[in-house]
Amino acid sequence: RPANFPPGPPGIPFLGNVLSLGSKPAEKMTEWSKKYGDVFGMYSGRKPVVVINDFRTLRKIFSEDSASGRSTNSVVRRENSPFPSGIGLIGSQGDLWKTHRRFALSTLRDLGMGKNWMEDTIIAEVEGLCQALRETNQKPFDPKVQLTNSVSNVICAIIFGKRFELTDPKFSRLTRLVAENMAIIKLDFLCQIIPFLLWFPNSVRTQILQGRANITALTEFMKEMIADHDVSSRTEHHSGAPDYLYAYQKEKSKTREETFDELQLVGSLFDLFAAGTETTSTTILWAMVFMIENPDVMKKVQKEIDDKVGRDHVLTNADRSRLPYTEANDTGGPALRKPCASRYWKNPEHFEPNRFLDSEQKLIRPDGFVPFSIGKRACLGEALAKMELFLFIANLLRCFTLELPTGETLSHEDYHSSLVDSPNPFTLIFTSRF
Ligand code: HEM
Repeated sequence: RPANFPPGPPGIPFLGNVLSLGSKPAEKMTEWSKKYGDVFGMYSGRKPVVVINDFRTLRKIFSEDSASGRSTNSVVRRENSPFPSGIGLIGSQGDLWKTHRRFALSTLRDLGMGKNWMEDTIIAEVEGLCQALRETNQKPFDPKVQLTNSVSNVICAIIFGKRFELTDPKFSRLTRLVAENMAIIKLDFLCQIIPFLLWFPNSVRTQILQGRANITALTEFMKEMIADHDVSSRTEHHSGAPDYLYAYQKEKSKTREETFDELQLVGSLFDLFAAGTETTSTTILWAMVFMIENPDVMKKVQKEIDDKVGRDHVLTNADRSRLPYTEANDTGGPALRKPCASRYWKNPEHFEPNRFLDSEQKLIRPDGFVPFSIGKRACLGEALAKMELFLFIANLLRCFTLELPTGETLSHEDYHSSLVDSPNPFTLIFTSRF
């Protein structure tokens, strides 16, 4: 154990504590924190990990530069690969990360300002999704793929300045490549913590090679999109939407080329998809699960929408302040599935949107509620994500009552953990409210 390593559960050689983590690591870590304290040490394979389970300690540490570094250790994205680790927004560190984080934050902010092009873009996707759900004609339907496509299209619009028709082969190619690369990130992560996986199971080696090929394919795809965009912004009058690619090229012409090169752009684009799609669409799926488990809450949300705004027009960002109960569900409820420390919450195991409202029914953000993390590396898409969650969830509940098909059950206990915790697949009946 390194010097000053905090106490923690005993592990086994090479594997450390990974096997005891089981399929629901957050629950196991909560158990360990009760036994070993708020700050405990464990081993992810041979890698020492310090787990911090206290909000104030976390806030202090994450505000420091020393906690903003990232490991560039990767078995898939090696230094000589077309898409090495250590680039982009998530895996970069030091000055490269600072420059690009600043650029990404200001570009996303600009997209949400003025005419609010970002809001219109999200609403277009919400309306498309609601139309698709209407067309299910109350037949049991698994909303996951449709929802993921809609959320991916928001990111496409932000990056490329345009959405794709779902039937466009480019869109299918993009979503397939992103999904495959997400799977590779998970495998990469596993191989880092259990390095000998690389040596014996043939299937893992094959997947790694396949992963490298996929990364090359994704890089090529992004480069094609960048080249297309360059041509169209030279030949057509630019629509005025300051999309990410356009802003990037502008920044590149102002600064030194090597900081804003194509490889770094490809990395950032991939990270915007990787960080902005599965997180958001999964949170919306969780909202559906909780609405099914808590039909009274669903009715209360629908009543608030009917009374304060009316069910027959699309809800916009401006309606947020009139719908605090609805927003308490969108923002707080689903993301706060399993708060770790009881210390900050009464009945932490209960889905309770009221904990995000004060006595005057105003939305509050309690200490200890950090679904987007805090400090230097906190989520840079938080404002976008919150807008998406409100517009998607509130409009879904405005348009539909959600029900389980006869004989089916659904529980928030049925989930699997990967990069994010996702509910197991389910089907619902979407009954139109008007
Ligand atoms: C419900 C939705 C979302 C949740 C819960 C979420 C959560 C998080 C969390 C916890 C982190 C910190 C990870 C770490 O410790 O390294 C993070 C980072 C990040 N998120 Fe999000 N996120 C969401 C949506 C989005 C969206 C829509 C975008 C796209 C614009 C985005 C882009 C990013 C990026 C680029 C980072 C890395 C920031 C950095 O390392 O400097 N996220 N997110």
